[in-house]
Amino acid sequence: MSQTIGFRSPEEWERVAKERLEKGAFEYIQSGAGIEETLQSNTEGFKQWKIVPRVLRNVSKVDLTKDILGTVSPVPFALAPVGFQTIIHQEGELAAAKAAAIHQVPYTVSTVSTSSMEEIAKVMGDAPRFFQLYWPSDDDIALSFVKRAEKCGYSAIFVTVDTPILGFREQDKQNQYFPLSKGQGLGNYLTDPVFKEKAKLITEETQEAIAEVSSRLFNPSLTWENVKWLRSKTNLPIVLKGILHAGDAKLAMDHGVNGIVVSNHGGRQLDGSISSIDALPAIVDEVKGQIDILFDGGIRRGSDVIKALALGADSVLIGRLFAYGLTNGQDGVETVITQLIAEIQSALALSGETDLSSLQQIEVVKT
Ligand SMILES: Cc1cc2nc3c(=O)[nH]c(=O)nc-3n(C[C@H](O)[C@H](O)[C@H](O)COP(=O)(O)O)c2cc1C
Ligand SMILES: O=C(O)C(=O)c1ccccc1
Repeated sequence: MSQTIGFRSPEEWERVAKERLEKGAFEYIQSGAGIEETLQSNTEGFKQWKIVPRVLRNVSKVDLTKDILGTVSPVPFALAPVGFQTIIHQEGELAAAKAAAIHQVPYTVSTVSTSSMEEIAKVMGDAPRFFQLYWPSDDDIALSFVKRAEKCGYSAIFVTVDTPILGFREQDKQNQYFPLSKGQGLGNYLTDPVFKEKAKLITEETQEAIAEVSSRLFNPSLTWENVKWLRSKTNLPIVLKGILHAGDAKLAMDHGVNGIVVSNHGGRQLDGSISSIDALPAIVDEVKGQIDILFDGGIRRGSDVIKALALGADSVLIGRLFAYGLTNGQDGVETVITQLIAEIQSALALSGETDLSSLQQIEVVKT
């Protein structure tokens, strides 16, 4: 699709989303847990880190390609797993995935997507994609999801480890808003033979399906033993999403995972937890380049991406930024992507670098 939308700042995108979406849906996307201390510190945190640019280094050509999880990516970012995208636009995941595919930006399918992972794969062709696993309370269903992802061309499994239970989200409680209760986000479950057998879904009754999914959605009993088990079951790269402690980064490496996402789930899980950008340096020190480090939380502009990469992340995920763009469907997400690429190119050149390989030599200091 050709883009028809002009320049819009991230704040403008958020304003458009607020205007277009019903209150419950907008606040579900925008809000964080508790008093939103962590949500705020993700964006505020970026403002405390400052780039110390270098000059006179011939930056007439810049190259954003980056090796990530074994494949060359044209840009150092991917779309984060965001569940229930049909609350934003009727085409939901299909619109966002098509936009990502056009730009070869990896798209991460959430377990709680309204379209199934197969339907999404189909509209993406050969474009890069990852599958995010909310490990259900039943290992057989978890494995079935992973095997399906292998079959339809997903090139990594992101296991979200910061959500053994759902964070305490005051706004959603006040609004009594939970997308699953509205029948959104069921795509992967209703198409899963193992889930269907276990849940003994007899009729097409949605309320019954919602209840069965809700009771199996998360698994608070997960431990590192489960990671070891999954490692023995798949050859796909495994990425643990939601690491904030260097000790957990070390354990991740000990358990043979291929990458981690330094993330606090966009401030939606433990309020009061450290901002993502402040958590990054200690983890980079621990990992020492042995596995890939992805990063998310609070990225709104190209300079945020440069800061995270200069501090040692290999790539980043964007969440709300593209979610707000999705209010304009595929076109909106494409606009967000092209604008972010242009901003990263600009911030890279103005920092005094032309590619991402030596970016860690650019100084980023905490003020
Ligand atoms: C509306 C919404 C839904 C999300 N759904 C998921 C999900 O299904 N799985 C997951 O691992 N993370 C989920 N996340 C977290 C994002 O993957 C990501 O960690 C976070 O949005 C990054 O912060 P940012 O929004 O500031 O970029 C969700 C975030 C939002 C805003
Ligand atoms: O909203 C979220 O952040 C999220 O990850 C989620 C996933 C499943 C159910 C509810 C929320």
